[in-house]
Amino acid sequence: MTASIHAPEALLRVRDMVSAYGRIKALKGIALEINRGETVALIGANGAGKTTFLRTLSGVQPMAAGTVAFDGEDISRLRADQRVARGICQCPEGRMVFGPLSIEDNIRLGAYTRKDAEIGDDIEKVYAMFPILKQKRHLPAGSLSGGQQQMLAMGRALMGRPKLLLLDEPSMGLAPLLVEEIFNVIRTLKSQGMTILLVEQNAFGALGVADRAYVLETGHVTLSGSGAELAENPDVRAAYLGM
Ligand SMILES: Nc1ncnc2c1ncn2[C@@H]1O[C@H](COP(=O)(O)OP(=O)(O)OP(=O)(O)O)[C@@H](O)[C@H]1O
Repeated sequence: MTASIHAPEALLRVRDMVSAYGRIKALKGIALEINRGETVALIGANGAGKTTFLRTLSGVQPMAAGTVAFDGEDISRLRADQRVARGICQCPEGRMVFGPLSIEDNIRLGAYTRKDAEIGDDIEKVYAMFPILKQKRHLPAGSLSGGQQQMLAMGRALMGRPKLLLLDEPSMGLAPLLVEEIFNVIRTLKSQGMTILLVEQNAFGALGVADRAYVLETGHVTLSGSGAELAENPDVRAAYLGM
């Protein structure tokens, strides 16, 4: 066996992840890997366990069993803030921007674990990616539209200088044109070499942008493959693509 010499090293390796709310097992032994520079999608219906997976990976939801290795380190027992410091940054479902704070202060919050002198430069990079946020930087975040709040949430996550960016349903509740815009932002991040885990109910969009994808059903991974393979899979097409 020499194949492993040339195989890309996984940035994230999750094994046998179990997570429960009381007696309800939401994740029943998940295995998932993400290689450096990959965009991986996790798709599944309402209640499949997608959000629970992200929360367990971030360390905000307890893991009942399993292991998480990240960047060559076993992080299974690390707290959420320690995982952020390692470079796992989440852009949460529902954006979670701080409405009364200015847009710029919201962006700055994403750098809360950092003490370096490059925070200002990184804010400018976020503005270059999302010019509308620069235009409105002194306004309260609550005044932004849903799509702009999604951009703000992504910009804030980027301020943590993620090695792995977790995106939870970024297209949720957005009009079709804005959904396209958000997927274009994901393509841009991907072209810049960002490693991304994209959780989506919008399977069509997610499989279009992902290198690989996993299908989650009631706490189990039932299928995995390249984005293109899964988009052609008859079961996926029937269940998630409405075909
Ligand atoms: N706080 C909670 N307490 C009890 N059960 C929960 C809780 N949160 C989620 N669950 C249950 O865990 C399972 C997985 O839910 P989860 O929210 O992770 O699914 P999901 O795939 O993210 O769905 P959605 O797309 O609706 O966010 C579901 O059966 C859900 O009812």
